[in-house]
Amino acid sequence: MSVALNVSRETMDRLETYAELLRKWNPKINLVSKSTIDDLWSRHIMDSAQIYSLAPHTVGHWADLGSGGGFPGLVIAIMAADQNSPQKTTLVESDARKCAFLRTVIRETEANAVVLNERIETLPSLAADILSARALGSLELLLSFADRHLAKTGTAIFPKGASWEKELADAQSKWKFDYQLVKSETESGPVIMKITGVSRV
Ligand SMILES: C[S@@+](CC[C@H](N)C(=O)[O-])C[C@H]1O[C@@H](n2cnc3c(N)ncnc32)[C@H](O)[C@@H]1O
Repeated sequence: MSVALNVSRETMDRLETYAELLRKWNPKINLVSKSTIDDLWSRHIMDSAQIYSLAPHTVGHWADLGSGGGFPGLVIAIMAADQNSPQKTTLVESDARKCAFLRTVIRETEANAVVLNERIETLPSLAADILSARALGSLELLLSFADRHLAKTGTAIFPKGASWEKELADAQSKWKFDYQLVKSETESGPVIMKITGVSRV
């Protein structure tokens, strides 16, 4: 299954540049698993693009936690430029080699993004309007990050895999939040959770 990517030629070129750099760096620093590299577009780029499509395009500050090779955060920063959005994107990643890769792609694609080579837990609050994180941890853990880094009126967008129902039940015993479930249109996870109003139980 795939989602349509309705962007300008210039944005497609930027995404191609990103994909090329990722293929070049991946054997050295394992940005995505080797088994998914041939499927880069559907497994990673389209998957990230659908996360972008769930947020308003007037966002001031989008923060992506545990960005790794840049999914979804770097695709989101490139897509925001396509919309002429003033959005600033922050990518948080603890691995210095992955940060070097992310900064290289940002330079080559002129994306409006900054990379913080920090741990999410110790970083001062980012007060983000939108917070995303893919393949980073349980919903309970992600809500503790949202509690720290999301602005009061912000929205968290978390794609979740097969165990999402159990994660949701576990998280509800520790956190209060409102959520909306969106069916994923790509292969890598059945649902995307849109979450607001996070506070401790
Ligand atoms: C499984 S990878 C997922 C990467 C990317 N989001 C994706 O979906 O392809 C998780 C990434 O989060 C980073 N990470 C894990 N815990 C972190 C923390 N506490 N602070 C900052 N980065 C962290 C790891 O270094 C790794 O690159």
